[in-house]
Amino acid sequence: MKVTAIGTGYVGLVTGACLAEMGNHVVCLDVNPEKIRILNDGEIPIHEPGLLEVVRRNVAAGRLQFTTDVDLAVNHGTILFIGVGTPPDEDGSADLQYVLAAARSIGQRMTDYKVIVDKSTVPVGTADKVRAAIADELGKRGLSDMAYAVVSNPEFLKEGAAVEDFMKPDRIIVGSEDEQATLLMRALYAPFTRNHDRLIVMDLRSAEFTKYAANAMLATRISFMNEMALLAEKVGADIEWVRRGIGSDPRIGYSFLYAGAGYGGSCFPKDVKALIHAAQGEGILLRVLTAVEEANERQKILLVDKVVARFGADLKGHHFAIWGLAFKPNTDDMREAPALVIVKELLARGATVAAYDPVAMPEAKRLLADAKGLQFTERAEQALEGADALLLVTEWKEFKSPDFDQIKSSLKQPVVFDGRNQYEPTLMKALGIEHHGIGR
Ligand SMILES: NC(=O)c1ccc[n+]([C@@H]2O[C@H](COP(=O)([O-])OP(=O)(O)OC[C@H]3O[C@@H](n4cnc5c(N)ncnc54)[C@H](O)[C@@H]3O)[C@@H](O)[C@H]2O)c1
Ligand SMILES: O=c1ccn([C@@H]2O[C@H](COP(=O)(O)OP(=O)(O)O[C@H]3O[C@H](CO)[C@@H](O)[C@H](O)[C@H]3O)[C@@H](O)[C@H]2O)c(=O)[nH]1
Repeated sequence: MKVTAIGTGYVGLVTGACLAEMGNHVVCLDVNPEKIRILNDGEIPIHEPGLLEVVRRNVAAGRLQFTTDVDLAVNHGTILFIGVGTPPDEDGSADLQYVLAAARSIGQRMTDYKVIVDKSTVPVGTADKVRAAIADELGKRGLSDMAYAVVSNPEFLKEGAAVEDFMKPDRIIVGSEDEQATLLMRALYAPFTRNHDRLIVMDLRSAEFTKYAANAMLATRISFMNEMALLAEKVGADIEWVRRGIGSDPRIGYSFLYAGAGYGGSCFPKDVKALIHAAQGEGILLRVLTAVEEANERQKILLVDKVVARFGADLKGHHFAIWGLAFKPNTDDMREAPALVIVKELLARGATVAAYDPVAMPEAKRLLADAKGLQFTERAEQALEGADALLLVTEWKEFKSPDFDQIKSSLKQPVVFDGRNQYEPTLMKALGIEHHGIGR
């Protein structure tokens, strides 16, 4: 099939590359010429395991191309995915300007039947707005009779596992009220659905809502566990045992029960906010989600609270090592990363910081360019030199079994704030390391 992916970010690029992998002919469009230049040079603008190989293979096979040429892109695909950003507006609502601009650019150019697919995370009712924007542009061209369908197909991939998630999805949600479009979507996704019940077709609004409800549920589980961890710590329980104990109940399950330094990323924080905002518009206060967000704000600063409890509120003259800056491992994405809050707060309290991340440092340097007292080190061990303590913020694999002797000898005193519960407290005790975990 001929497919166009509008937007070459995490979602658009993965969608385009993985659809090409199954034999489709895909054109990826972006308004950012720098991203398209990088892609046309045979590189990718993001760190995403396995993606570069898929991109290169399909470019070489002539099934995948990148362009800033809107005419070419719109005319190419029968199915056009909109995968542009939907960042939070000042009031927390989803900003639809990029989605609607993409829709208009389609309406300004299309000359035959198209299926326009909202893949971006968008509030309920957006498909109607996309349809209206296209209709408006077609009307201006005197083409009001031209047939097209708008479909909702929210994306559930996780950064750091995006290719794997796209190739082997738990489910594919298609919101469609147009028979021909549903048929095309079923055909497009047939190679990805190991059994048919993985593709769920529903009405448009339910599909749009499903995406927010999924992220809200996952964020709720995390904030719930983070609150349980706060209490566990006070009453002398270990949240890691509690996690295993409750996860074994299939009604609860093991996934997404890890207490930590708070959830970040480009999705949970913005989608929780957007859902709260959408509900407000309907006169409903979402009490649970409001608390989920508040709990997460508290959690992001928790490691610093622990540092303050140990070293005092005024951290002048203190120096700290930070391992991990990305909002989660296997990505260079720093959006809403807890590390940003932690670094800024330590610096504001007068401390100096040496930070290391395997891939997110270029992005961290960009975002923290004005931060005084912050240095980045080329290797993890260098960050430890002369620090009062180590703060583990992102659980990259290379931090899982570090050289604890080196940690002890490099730090001024052997203190570790383990923001992702990576180290066993009993082992730390045996090694003579003062260990501050989350909820243990
Ligand atoms: N990042 C994720 O893990 C993830 C997962 C599922 C869903 N989502 C959702 O998918 C959407 C995209 O997220 P992302 O992380 O890929 O965003 P991103 O910011 O990485 O990429 C968006 C891209 O769209 C481009 N763009 C903007 N307007 C355009 C236009 N009119 N025409 C062509 N290109 C345009 C931008 O230049 C940018 O490259 C968001 O709604 C997000 O919530 C993201
Ligand atoms: O048990 C857990 C699991 C995750 N996290 C944190 O939660 C955040 C989000 O992690 P994750 O969900 O793995 O990454 P994302 O790439 O943000 O993916 C989420 O957001 C995407 C965008 O909407 C969705 O497509 C995915 O299904 C959804 O998992 C990160 O800061 C993690 O550290 C925890 O603290 N504890």
